Amino acid sequence: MATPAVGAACLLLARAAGAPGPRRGGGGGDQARPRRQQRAVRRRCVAELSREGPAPRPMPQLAPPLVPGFLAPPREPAPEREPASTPPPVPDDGLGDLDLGLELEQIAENSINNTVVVASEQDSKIMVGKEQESEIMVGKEQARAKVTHSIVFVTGEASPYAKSGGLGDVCGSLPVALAARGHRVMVVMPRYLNGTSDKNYANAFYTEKHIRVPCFGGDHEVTFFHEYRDSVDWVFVDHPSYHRPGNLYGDKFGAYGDNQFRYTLLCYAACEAPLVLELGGYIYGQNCMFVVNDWHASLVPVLLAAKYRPFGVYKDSRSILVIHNLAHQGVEPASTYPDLGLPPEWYGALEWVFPEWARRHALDKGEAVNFLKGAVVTADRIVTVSKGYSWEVTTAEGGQGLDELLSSRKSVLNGIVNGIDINDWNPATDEHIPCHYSADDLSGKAKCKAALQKELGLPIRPDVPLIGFIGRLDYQKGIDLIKLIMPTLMREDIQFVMLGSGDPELEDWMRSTESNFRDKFRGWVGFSVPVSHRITAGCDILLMPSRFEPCGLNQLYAMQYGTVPVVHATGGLRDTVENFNPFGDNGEQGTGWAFAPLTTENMLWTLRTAISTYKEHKSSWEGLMKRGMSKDFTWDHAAEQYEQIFQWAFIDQPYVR
Ligand SMILES: Nc1ncnc2c1ncn2[C@@H]1O[C@H](COP(=O)(O)OP(=O)(O)O[C@H]2O[C@H](CO)[C@@H](O)[C@H](O)[C@H]2O)[C@@H](O)[C@H]1O
Ligand SMILES: OC[C@H]1O[C@H](O[C@H]2[C@H](O)[C@@H](O)[C@@H](O[C@H]3[C@H](O)[C@@H](O)[C@@H](O)O[C@@H]3CO)O[C@@H]2CO)[C@H](O)[C@@H](O)[C@@H]1O
Repeated sequence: MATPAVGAACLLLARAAGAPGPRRGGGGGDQARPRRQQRAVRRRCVAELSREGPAPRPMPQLAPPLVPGFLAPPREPAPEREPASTPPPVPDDGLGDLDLGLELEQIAENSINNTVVVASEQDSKIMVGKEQESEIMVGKEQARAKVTHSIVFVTGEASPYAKSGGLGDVCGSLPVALAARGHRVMVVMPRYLNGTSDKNYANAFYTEKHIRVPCFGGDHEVTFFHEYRDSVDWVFVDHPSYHRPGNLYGDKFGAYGDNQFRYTLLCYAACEAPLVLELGGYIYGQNCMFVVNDWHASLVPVLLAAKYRPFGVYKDSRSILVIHNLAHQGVEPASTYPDLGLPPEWYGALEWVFPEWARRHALDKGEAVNFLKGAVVTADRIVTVSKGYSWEVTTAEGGQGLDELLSSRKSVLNGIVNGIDINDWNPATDEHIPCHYSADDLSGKAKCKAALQKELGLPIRPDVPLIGFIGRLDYQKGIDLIKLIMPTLMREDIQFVMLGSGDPELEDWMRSTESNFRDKFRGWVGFSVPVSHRITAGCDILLMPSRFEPCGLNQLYAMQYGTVPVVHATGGLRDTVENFNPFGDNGEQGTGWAFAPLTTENMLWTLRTAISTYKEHKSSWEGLMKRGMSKDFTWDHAAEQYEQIFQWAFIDQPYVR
């Protein structure tokens, strides 16, 4: 059980989090709120903090604590195995110091164990004594980690198995990058079967391991499937609730009503997997680094603290919460807490109170449980997917109700910009595009443009700027603003193509705009990875007017393909798109346009600037393309920064023991 001090700390944090949460219902979605509402929220937070908070609601006695590896026969822990593939040696590429915003000393000062002082790399290796050290390899290009770990990613999606957006891209590629650096890496995600993309799991085999998860009033049997690919152990949790038509999280009627159950199962299974699965003959064991992504995986650090560490299990493990998008927090009514199988005294870790304006009626107390908040208060460290976003989440405007709580954890909060998988996203090798090209020879790009125009039935004109948008049709992406400027934009000599699915109203708008502007506009409603590649390659400009963007991948893909991004300067977009400056110290600079504030006038003005640069300043345009293409967005740099975070996490004692 939690120590009284920790329990009290959790309750205190939970009380501070009497701040608002996502709008009620439907698996916990929310969007940025108008400022007026946010001010009301802040006033309420202050009021909450200044009064004695209510005692936690008594909760019914729950299922007995989970016994680790509870279905598996008693066993001796197996030794860690060496990573199966050993990349060829590489030279020390002199990877420089990491600018993660916090000094090691400051981290140590803020840690629970204040006696930890990191003086040198050697010291830090001693602190993480149980970790296996690997040499810095010399030879080819693959850099290797100085210290390797057993890493367990937990996620709702990972490409190519299941993807609804950027989370799938990151969880499909960062684990591979870390494995290539020498870590032993497992990814745990659901085995979604929907009848159409089931072939994605064709190489995953039944492990014969079953466990029973004590939650939601029963013991629910889940099984594990496994595929070893790209030096990563891909582990698929199998349960009937993951087998249904529709997309990962919902269908045409909205988010699935049992998402809380589905991802509770995932989290329990992910905690058991390192203990019970002998992958390549060896379990991962108790000394793991759990990397939990978004709300779907957020119960993991709570389970570690509430159900494992009290029994001496996972004492040497740590957890990192990676926030890809604060808009989704996994919020459900407080009455669901007993379903989660957690001890009553841990209610405070998930406790969440909606602001009054978000409540449904006068008697509604707004009491809820919030999965993401649970990880914010129990994970050892927190990473957002860009540095800019790591600051934004601590503000009332960007924190989606979690800002005060995230601010209270600033000392363990860092931002790391996502990388991209250049095996998938490389114009010189891309299997989805008709012609290949590179910064040295751009002729293939013109051919890709012509092929795209042909495919879309647009006039094949090399001279007309072709503008693209790719993304989930969601309030976050600012598509309503694109909608507002479209009649004006359609007066220009341009072509515009949009690929997206989501909000049915926006889907209808795309269809009707296409029929109104047949020679200029195409709206491709649906989700198609090959089409997204062809648009990225064939367009001249990619528009991303996102209201907020934790990192954004499409602008990175665009730059890689010589497609110039025009973006709202927010979050990761501001971090990654450098504004065009024709009068830079060493000549022209920049890789695109990043405008702010986000208004329709601003967006139109910036697009017109981009269009006229394209039409009238060909050499400047080529410079913009080539500078974007020469940026290094590969995962290796980000992977190295994650390693730094792992190191810091292992230096500290577990945040919640
Ligand atoms: N209709 C469609 N057809 C085919 N492909 C489509 C598609 N709609 C979207 N995609 C693809 O989905 C991915 C979207 O990634 P983003 O990072 O741009 O946004 P997303 O909001 O989903 O991710 C969240 O998580 C990522 C990862 O951390 C953060 O970068 C981001 O800011 C955050 O909002 C891209 O690969 C894109 O091509
Ligand atoms: O990779 C794309 C994004 O995928 C995740 O977002 C999904 C979210 O986690 C799911 O809960 C669900 O969101 C629904 C939300 O719960 C509900 O209240 C309502 O607002 O509808 C939402 C859409 O169905 O789907 C999201 C994907 O659309 C991931 O958490 C994000 O980081 C990724 O950006």
